[in-house]
Amino acid sequence: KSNRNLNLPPSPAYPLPVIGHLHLLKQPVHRTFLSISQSLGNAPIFHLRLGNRLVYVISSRSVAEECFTKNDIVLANRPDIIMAKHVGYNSTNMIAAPYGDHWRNLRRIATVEIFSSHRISTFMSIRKDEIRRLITLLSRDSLHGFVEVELKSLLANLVFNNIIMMVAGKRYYGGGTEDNDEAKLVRELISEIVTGTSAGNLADYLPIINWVTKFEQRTISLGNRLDKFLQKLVDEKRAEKEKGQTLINHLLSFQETQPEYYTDVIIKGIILALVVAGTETSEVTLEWAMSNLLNHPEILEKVRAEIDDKIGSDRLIEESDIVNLPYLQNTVSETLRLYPAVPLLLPHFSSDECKVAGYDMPRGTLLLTNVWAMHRDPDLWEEPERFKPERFEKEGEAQKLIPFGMGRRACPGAELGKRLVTLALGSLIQCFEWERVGEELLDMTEAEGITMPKATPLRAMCKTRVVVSKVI
Ligand code: HEM
Repeated sequence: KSNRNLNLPPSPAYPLPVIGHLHLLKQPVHRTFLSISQSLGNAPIFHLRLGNRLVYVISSRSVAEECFTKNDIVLANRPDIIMAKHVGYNSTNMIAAPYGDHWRNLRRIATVEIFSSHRISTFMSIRKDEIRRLITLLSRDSLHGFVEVELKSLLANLVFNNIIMMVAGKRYYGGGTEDNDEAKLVRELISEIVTGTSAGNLADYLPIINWVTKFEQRTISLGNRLDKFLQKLVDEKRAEKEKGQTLINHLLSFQETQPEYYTDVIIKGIILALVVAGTETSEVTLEWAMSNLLNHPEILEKVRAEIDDKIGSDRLIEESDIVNLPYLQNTVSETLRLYPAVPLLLPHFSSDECKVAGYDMPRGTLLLTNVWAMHRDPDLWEEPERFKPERFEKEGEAQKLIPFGMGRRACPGAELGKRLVTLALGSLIQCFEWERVGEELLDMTEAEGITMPKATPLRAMCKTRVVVSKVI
């Protein structure tokens, strides 16, 4: 009733009593949102009633810019969702925390400990080592000819090890079997979180669905299981006689001086944010990149030619080579354009009223940013559906991308994620020949989830190249 006099953006017809437009939310949600925008005459912004929530969806880059510059503070909040409450320590972790002093402090700690350029460079040896291990593993069976590999889980192991090494100085895969089993379990829990946090999760909009599906009960159990893993990581570090230099060690030393702020819950929340936000995102980006290259062998060849030309076959590609490999970088950019790992960004939430694209946005509105649609907008991109890394040779094209969001709440791990993805992709191409398993093109369908996973996990044929025997 209170919204009656407001100038709201357009909305699709036929909201139903109680559920509103929930019946329209078909997976994958970013595609549904683009169709709705098109059905409303390519509306750059529209609104939905999803159960008891008012939701604005934006599909235009210029409206996104307005939201995350002029209105950035008002929109720097996150909505309360079931997952954030029961898995995210009552929304006290960095991803879900409301905008304010606590969130700022978490971002500051993370910047100093993980995301500063100094720390990112310090962690370079971890990235290098993990990639080398992956190359060694892949080359074991593929020295004398093509073998089929299930690449998805290998990429997931690489990324997971990389994050846990930074956080706890510990690697899981390639260690003892007990660790492998534990990490497998944790990875499954993370996948559950990622699926349950999708913008299409009906239980977040309608209490009755939550009640019928027992979503909240299942989420509490998920939270407990993940908490057990995180507590174990913290306790292991606490018990160590020789204190290391990992993130957890540093957080535990803060706990000694400020125990009332740096509780175990806050420490576990910081680790959780890094593990949840930093693993699936990089893994799916690598998987989409390789899948695109397998479907476009001529582009794969061009990336390889650039690497062979600039680096040769006597040494492995290093992170410092990346600046001299523009086509490789453009291939990563093109992957992030067509397959942004978080296609709707994370949901934002208005803490006050504001105006967006000339419309009123009431306080308490949930904002979803359809970056996936913006990255395919024919007004912004030539041949938007085509995978074409060359497009980024044109000055200014890369600035149109927003796969990491914008403004205060943008991804703090963007640089770290890009470095790992680019180095890993370059190394895989330098060290192996790659082919599709069969003649047909790979299925590029997206599955459900807040990070856009591939519906069919990537499998490929790989054969070791001569550089591997020379350097490993
Ligand atoms: C290709 C890799 C990655 C992509 C595409 C990506 C993308 C994103 C996006 C779109 C957001 C939400 C921005 C918004 O809501 O406006 C986000 C948030 C976040 N990302 Fe990333 N990310 C990546 C890698 C990483 C890595 C490696 C880490 C950490 C190790 C990380 C940590 C975070 C955190 C903590 C947040 C929440 C920030 C906040 O709410 O204050 N991300 N990321």
